Amino acid sequence: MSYGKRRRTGYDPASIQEYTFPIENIPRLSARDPEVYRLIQASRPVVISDSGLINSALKWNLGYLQENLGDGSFHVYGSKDNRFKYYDEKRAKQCKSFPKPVKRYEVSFNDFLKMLMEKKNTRERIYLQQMLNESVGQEIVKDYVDFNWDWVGRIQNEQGWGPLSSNLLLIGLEGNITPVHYDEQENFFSQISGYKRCLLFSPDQFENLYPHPVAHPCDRQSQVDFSKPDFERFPKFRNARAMEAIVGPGDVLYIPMYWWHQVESLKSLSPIDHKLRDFSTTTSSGSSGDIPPVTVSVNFWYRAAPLPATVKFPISAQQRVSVMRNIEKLLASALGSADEVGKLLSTMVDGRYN
Ligand SMILES: CCC[C@@H](CC(=O)O)C(=O)C(=O)O
Ligand SMILES: [Zn+2]
Repeated sequence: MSYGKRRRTGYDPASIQEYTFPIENIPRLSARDPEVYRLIQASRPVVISDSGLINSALKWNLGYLQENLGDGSFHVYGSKDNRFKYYDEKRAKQCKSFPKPVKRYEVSFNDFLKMLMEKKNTRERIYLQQMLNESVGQEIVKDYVDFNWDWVGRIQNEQGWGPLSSNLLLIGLEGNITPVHYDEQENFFSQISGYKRCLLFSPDQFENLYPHPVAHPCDRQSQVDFSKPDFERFPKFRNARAMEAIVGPGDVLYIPMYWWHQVESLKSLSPIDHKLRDFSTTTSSGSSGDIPPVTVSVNFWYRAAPLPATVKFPISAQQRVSVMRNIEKLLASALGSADEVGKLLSTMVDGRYN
């Protein structure tokens, strides 16, 4: 079992940001190692280095994608800094005072490439995050069919997970950060090109990471900015402790449901030749030159296994998060507004449960 030190090859170590919390390594194991399946069974993160899950996609450079992704539209997010904090568009509409952390564009893949060129010299950074759907070209369909579905399907069945809900194609600039959050799905996060640093925190660190209220547009996202933590507002963040994996081409990171994760695109040491054909390098704003370096990933989100027939006590950290979420939702609907929930919870707890 290699629980070794941080992976050292392929990326510029200077692109690793220093944070205030201790970090230990996520194990990196071969798919042939039975420990992989023990860790998945225990809902513990693990990097699988040779699953072959997305080997057929390792050729997905921007030129190939330009040729074969088809003429569908793609969600591209724009951020005035390097953080791409997810927010729920529908809830944002009800939250007049909510400053949107990112802009969302709906563009063709070629327009995305043009944006990569045009925004290269502006402050706005972009990140394509698009579910693979039936609009993709035949070559991509073939590559998709050639994913190692036997391997991942066996795990899905053994773990009793629900169906695959989506595969998100992620193409972002080096330096982009998806800030720390949790998802309510199991995830086989697969790296195609470039390197990503994944910082994971166990579900029992909910109190260290101060998520926004469930009714907030940034539900499931932490309020803490790792680069400038506000220890006044979030004192327990001092107790946070991370596990880290740096994933490169072909690596698959299992991110268990409810595990917090922050994902940072690192600086690759060997620039990728994107083989972009007949793509005018002089765009409307006259900017020319090469496409800035990007990372490419695809994730596999699986619906959770159904709840066990009998609850075992003490309940797990994941179940505690689920209970807290349900209480927040129930109170918001019982009170008719999410704004009243905090006050009612304080009334219930202060001087009575603490
Ligand atoms: C929108 C999804 C982003 C991704 C992280 C990243 O690659 O930036 C992630 O958080 C996940 O796969 O769950
Ligand atoms: Zn996520």
